[in-house]
Amino acid sequence: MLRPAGRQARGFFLFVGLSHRSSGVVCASIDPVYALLTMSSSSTPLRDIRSRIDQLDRAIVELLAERQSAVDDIADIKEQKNDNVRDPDRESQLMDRLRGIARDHDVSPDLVEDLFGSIIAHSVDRQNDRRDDARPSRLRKVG
Ligand SMILES: O=C(O)C(=O)C[C@]1(C(=O)O)C=C[C@@H](O)C=C1
Repeated sequence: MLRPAGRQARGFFLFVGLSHRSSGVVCASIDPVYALLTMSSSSTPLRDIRSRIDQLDRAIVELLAERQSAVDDIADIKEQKNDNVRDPDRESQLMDRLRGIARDHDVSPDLVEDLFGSIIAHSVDRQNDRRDDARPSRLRKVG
């Protein structure tokens, strides 16, 4: 008997379970609910796909770190030239380009805009914090 009692009544055919009915005949039946219940995170397809997602998420975070390092380089240049941290023209060009790339890959352009809106907001904060840290302490912003 491979299936728990009480599930034998289900007349579906997905998961093979052997059971001795009252007749003594061994019946084979398949139960989708049981199949789903037993398809826990240890089952191979789900585990493999989650492992792939974990790798992709790691790659995304590593790319963000790389982007952050490039932004730090820009921050240094802008600070030397006393340029503004924010560049609205660059931001709108970047967003248009990314929305186009999203469309080409069947990803929601709004999702990409939200994500990059957040990434750029952090980028701007980081650049301002670096400028602030570089100032003599008596000239730093408080709060
Ligand atoms: O390209 C710049 O000038 C940056 O400072 C980088 C960056 C970004 O994170 O992409 C951040 C702020 C600007 O408004 C535009 C772009």
